[in-house]
Amino acid sequence: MGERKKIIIDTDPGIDDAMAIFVALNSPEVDVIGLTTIFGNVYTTLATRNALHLLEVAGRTDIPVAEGTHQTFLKEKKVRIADFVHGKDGLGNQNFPPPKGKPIEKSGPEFLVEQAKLHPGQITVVALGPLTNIALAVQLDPEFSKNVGQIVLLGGAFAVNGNVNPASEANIFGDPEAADIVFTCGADIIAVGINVTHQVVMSADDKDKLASSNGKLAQYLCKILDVYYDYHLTAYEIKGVYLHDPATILAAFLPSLFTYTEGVARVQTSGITRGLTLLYNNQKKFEEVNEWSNKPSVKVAVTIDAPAVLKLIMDRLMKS
Ligand SMILES: O=c1[nH]cnc2c1ncn2[C@@H]1O[C@H](CO)[C@@H](O)[C@H]1O
Repeated sequence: MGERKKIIIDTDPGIDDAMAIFVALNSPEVDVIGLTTIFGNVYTTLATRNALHLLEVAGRTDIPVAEGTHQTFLKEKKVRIADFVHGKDGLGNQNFPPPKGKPIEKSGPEFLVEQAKLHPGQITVVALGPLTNIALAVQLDPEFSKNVGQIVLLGGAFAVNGNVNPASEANIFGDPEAADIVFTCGADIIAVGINVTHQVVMSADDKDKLASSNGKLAQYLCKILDVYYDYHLTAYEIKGVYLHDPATILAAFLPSLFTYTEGVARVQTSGITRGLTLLYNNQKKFEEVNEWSNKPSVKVAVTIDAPAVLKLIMDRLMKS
């Protein structure tokens, strides 16, 4: 096999973030070279604490954690937290003891810029929360979008309803200005939206299967998953959970599990549709110049091999 792909996970753990981090750590295709933290499922301070904790659970305290920003890109916009999805502590209300480790000195955006410069074209950033740290990296270093190999992001609801409101998906809604900067920055981008992640459902039977495995990570996840199941039962009336973040991690190193379309994606930043993602599908040449004209394209996932994705996630989580 060739060299492992270097990935940095920008994360707001979060129950499905925990699953995604564990999938990555158990995947021979990738080398996780760092985690950067962001608000979203929890505040950034707690995201950092949870990131350090999850690495301790996995026995991977060699991986650095860089704390990201505590504020949205436009500092006056309020930070929105989805603790009703993941529990007050972000990890299923288990009140784990504080981690022993500390984040590194560098901030999340500084770490992203540094690593992309150090390994030009070789770093994949997998963004699992609002895109503020990535937008700050773009702002910090005009070369960042060229230096970074690829950005694979969980975000958007392409041609479907959102999950915060009918217009908007949570990660984009968390910082629409940042998302629009990232979508139009010119980097090689794969956007994985809830239009595909909603097809990857881990059923109650799958959870039982996870529980029956001896893997320490599987055992840990079974402790924290109940809150996530309860939320899905209330919000969607399903006895299963959507595997947004774990599915997105796979797109970073097994991209052929998805199919993609390409076009310019913009984000609505005002009005009742704030946070809406709108992809121009290149099917018409418009008479007038518009907000999509002459902007760089991104790839947007349109289909997913959901059974294969679910099986891979389960297999890797059950490995010890
Ligand atoms: O209803 C919701 N509100 C806020 N966040 C949510 C909701 N449902 C899921 N997620 C979280 O946001 C990302 C996918 O959009 C996932 O990380 C998921 O855990």
